[in-house]
Amino acid sequence: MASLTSHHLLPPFAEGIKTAPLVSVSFAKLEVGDKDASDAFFKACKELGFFYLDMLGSELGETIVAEAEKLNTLQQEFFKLPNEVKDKYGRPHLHPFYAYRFSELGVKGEDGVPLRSENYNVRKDDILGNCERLDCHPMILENNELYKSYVLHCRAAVDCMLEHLNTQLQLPRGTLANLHRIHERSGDHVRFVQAPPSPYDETSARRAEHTDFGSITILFNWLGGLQIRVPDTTEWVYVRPVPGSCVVNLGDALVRFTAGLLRSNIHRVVPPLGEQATWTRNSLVFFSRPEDSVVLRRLKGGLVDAQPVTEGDEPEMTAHEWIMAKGTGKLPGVYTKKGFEWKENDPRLQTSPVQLAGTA
Ligand SMILES: O=C(O)CCC(=O)C(=O)O
Ligand SMILES: [Fe+2]
Repeated sequence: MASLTSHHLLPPFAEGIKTAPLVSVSFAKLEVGDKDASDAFFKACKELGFFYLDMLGSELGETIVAEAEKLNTLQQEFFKLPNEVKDKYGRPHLHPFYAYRFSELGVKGEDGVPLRSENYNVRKDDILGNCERLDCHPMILENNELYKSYVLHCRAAVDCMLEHLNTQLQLPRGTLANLHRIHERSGDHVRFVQAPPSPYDETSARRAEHTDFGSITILFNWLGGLQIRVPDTTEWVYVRPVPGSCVVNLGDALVRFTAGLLRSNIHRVVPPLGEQATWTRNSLVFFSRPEDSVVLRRLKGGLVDAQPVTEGDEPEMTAHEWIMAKGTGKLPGVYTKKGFEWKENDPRLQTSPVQLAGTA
């Protein structure tokens, strides 16, 4: 295992802290249609919306793990570039969402340069050549084959999970697959994430609370810091990175499609604890989304039909409109089983116009 991932090169996850009760689902078993694994997967999608996907023993899964390691090396190289170079590929002038983005922490590094929390979203349609490519740094372009293979592999894993959901939800055959055709334009993207060591700050932590707004997210992280809120409580617990597994979570689109049957759980990232606290933290995220033109509303058929009808002021929009509104902070709020909860008057959102975290 040690040779497949780089976790052993980093300090250990802090002991004695409360961790999230994530179940582990074997991807190898999902691939062969194992009934028990499928049931465990569906239960996790309904109850917590977060689980470990154990990639070991699956050729595709282990390939994804190996590619995630390579992309992690690449992101560390990318973030080492001078700020003025990275800024050329930044929001808002390049694109309001698919671009480099940062927020300054208000402290300077040893070299006197202000420390930044950073991310860089590269969209699937640029990577696969589905559209005219946005300008990007040569380092990204030179590694397009790696990106491409990662996107195709993550999408194959996502498609496998969508198929299981389709069956479990007893939806007409191909319902979810037809909303996620890879060669159609969509908001799928790969995100590089880096945060320098910084002390815990309650305002930043609360501002970072979010649900992901797409379909299925595949997340690799190497240090602690990811927290999820325990359903129906105000308690935040840490997610321990597990070598050879990724963390999978569902986004708002699946909650919307299933009228609240599936869960998109609130989460956030805070500085890692213990020996990990002095290390720069990276994570790598693959977000899958419904096709741009799909209107986000409840699906017809199967178990969804048995879900209660909720009245409310839920905005009905296409996946593309939803991404642009949420991703640029114009739609502050989170999804819960009760529907969309606006956070418009939340004073925490007024504290900074640049909201780097919390815009998944
Ligand atoms: O960095 C992580 O561990 C999680 C990141 C995340 O939740 C996001 O980018 O949506
Ligand atoms: Fe997220």
